[in-house]
Amino acid sequence: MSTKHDQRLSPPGAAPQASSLGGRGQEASPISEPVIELEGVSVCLGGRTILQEVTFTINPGEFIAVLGPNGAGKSTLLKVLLGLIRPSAGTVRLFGQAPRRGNRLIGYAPQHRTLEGALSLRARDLVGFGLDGHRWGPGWFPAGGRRRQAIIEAALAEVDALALADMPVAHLSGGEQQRLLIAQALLSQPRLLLLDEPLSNLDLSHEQEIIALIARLCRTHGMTVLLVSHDVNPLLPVIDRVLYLARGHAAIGKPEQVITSATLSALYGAPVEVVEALGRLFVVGVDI
Ligand SMILES: Nc1ncnc2c1ncn2[C@@H]1O[C@H](COP(=O)(O)OP(=O)(O)OP(=O)(O)O)[C@@H](O)[C@H]1O
Repeated sequence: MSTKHDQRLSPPGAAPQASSLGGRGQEASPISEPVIELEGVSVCLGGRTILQEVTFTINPGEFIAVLGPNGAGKSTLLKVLLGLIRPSAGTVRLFGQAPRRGNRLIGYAPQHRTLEGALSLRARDLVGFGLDGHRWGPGWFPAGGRRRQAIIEAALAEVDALALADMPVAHLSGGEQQRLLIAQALLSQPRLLLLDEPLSNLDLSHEQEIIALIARLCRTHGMTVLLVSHDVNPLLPVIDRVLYLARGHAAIGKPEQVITSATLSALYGAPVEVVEALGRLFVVGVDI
């Protein structure tokens, strides 16, 4: 059986998915092709294996929650997709091509703590940094002027933050600051959005606000979204699938397929209980 939403475990023994690789030019492949294809991907950092023979495919317009315990390799996976970390083995394809830095088809919002050095900036200047080059790729819009301001304002409007444009970042709430990071990620009108823990440090109402914003971007623009989170519960109403990382391995599928005692016990290599209570899922028996 092989459907778009199959649960797939990628520990050793899992069958690699078929993929259509190679032979394409520099332009993005047609929209119906997978957005992300990983086949047998391993990543070693500092002498440790962080990801081991990970295989999965993500399709256009999917909203994926990336879950897993601390140190499971969630941020590492995003960096592989951004072309910042090279796998030690396996094949990665984004829109049919190898990952590369500064790929404008990808928007990336790093973890919120990256804002610490930017608190004195105005919101519009922070967002504008995304046009000037940044640590995950070269700049692609160095020119100043009205066109630049229009691009920044369009991104601010997309995240409902136009009214914040001239405020110092330090004066904004966590949710508002998160919207700026997402605006920055939207500058190149990407087709793939990588969001590293956009819900961390947000209270319930801001969390809901950010989730609704991201779901709207996904559904109205057909953007594919990978959102790293430590809690799947607030995302359950909006996501298509979860990608769960643990011990270097990955399981991907619908939440009800992956977040089960059997699947997570296999993934963790230890007994794990998934308990449903008060309409929420709790994973018991491991550090998550
Ligand atoms: N450049 C590096 N050199 C060596 N080890 C690294 C490097 N970058 C990350 N690691 C290690 O790789 C592991 C995975 O890190 P990563 O940040 O991807 O985990 P994560 O799942 O995002 O964790 P968290 O939920 O805590 O953010 C961690 O043990 C981390 O210490």
